[in-house]
Amino acid sequence: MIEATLCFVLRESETDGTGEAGETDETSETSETDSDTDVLLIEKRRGLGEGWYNGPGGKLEPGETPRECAARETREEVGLEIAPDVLEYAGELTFLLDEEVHTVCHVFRTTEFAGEPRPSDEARPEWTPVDDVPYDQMWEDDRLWLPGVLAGDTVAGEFHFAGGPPLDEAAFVDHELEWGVSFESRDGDGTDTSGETEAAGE
Ligand SMILES: Nc1ncnc2c1[nH]c(=O)n2[C@H]1C[C@H](O)[C@@H](COP(=O)(O)OP(=O)(O)OP(=O)(O)O)O1
Repeated sequence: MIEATLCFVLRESETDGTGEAGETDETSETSETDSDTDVLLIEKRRGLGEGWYNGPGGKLEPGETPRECAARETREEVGLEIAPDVLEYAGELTFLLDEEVHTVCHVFRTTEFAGEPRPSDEARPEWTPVDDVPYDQMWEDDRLWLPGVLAGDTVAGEFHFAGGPPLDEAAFVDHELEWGVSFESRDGDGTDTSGETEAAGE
């Protein structure tokens, strides 16, 4: 079983969509996750999911916590510096291949980062309006959970693939999702210390 991470970095949009600096609309409500928000996506240049968009992320290294992994992968792939403890635990996704657990993926989000994204051998970064995420160029499951995560919700999900390996050539066949899950026990290092996830709502 592989343990991996995804990290979604959010910022307030800098343009109004025309390429010009946007004017502040004092009548509109603003939040971290409305249509004035961008998410940093990467176009993956190699490995699993090559050619598709995703968040920065990857596999845990030995001795590393999920938070540390998410921060390291984001630094290595796109050059942004993030302190692991500012990452908000937003989801736990289990990907099954032919009914065996293939990958457990810890999903984080943050608005706190330093630096400007730059491309690497692994990834081409792109600030993308949250309302314009290219779900047709992403893992098929992403459209089911990513909008909620970008809107500030938490999720636990299981996604069933069949016919692999590799996972990214298998067919997506089924899923189960639970929203509003409390991951408070992961606030320390991203590792579950309670032995269970606690449902905070339906
Ligand atoms: N189904 C699905 N949806 C969304 N995201 C993913 C999946 N399956 C996945 O594996 N993923 C994510 C989880 C990871 O963030 C990446 C895969 O990581 P990978 O590129 O294999 O890990 P790295 O550590 O970057 O790879 P190397 O550098 O070791 O080659 O996709």
